[in-house]
Amino acid sequence: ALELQLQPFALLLRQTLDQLQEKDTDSIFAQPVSLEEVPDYLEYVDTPMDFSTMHSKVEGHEYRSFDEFQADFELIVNNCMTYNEKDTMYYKNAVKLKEQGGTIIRAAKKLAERVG
Ligand SMILES: CCOC(=O)c1ccc2c(c1)NC(=O)[C@@H](C)N2
Repeated sequence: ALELQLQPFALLLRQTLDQLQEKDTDSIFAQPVSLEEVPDYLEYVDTPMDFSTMHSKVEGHEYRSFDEFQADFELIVNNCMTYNEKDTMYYKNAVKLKEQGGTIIRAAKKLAERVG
């Protein structure tokens, strides 16, 4: 049935998200960037994204495909590399997450193709 079909997909996304978030050792991607702390953030970033928002979207079955899930992960990394200067800890962490996350995403995408 459709709901049984959907559960494995949600489970796969949840597990993938946990693996990605494990790489964010300073937890700088865990929550939305604070617009109080960073008042000009939306002048540079159109679509903020963070891991807590992605968790909500997984639980709300808002990802209709693996590509949509991957697009939000790439938003997290690319927003960070857009807003922060290269010589910041934030930017350096994003470069590392992009590399480590790419490996995780590639493996999960292959699994998703089997479930889907
Ligand atoms: C309490 C102060 O927090 C921040 O200024 C801050 C906290 C977290 C951040 C961030 C800024 N900027 C970013 O681009 C993303 C990656 N994370």
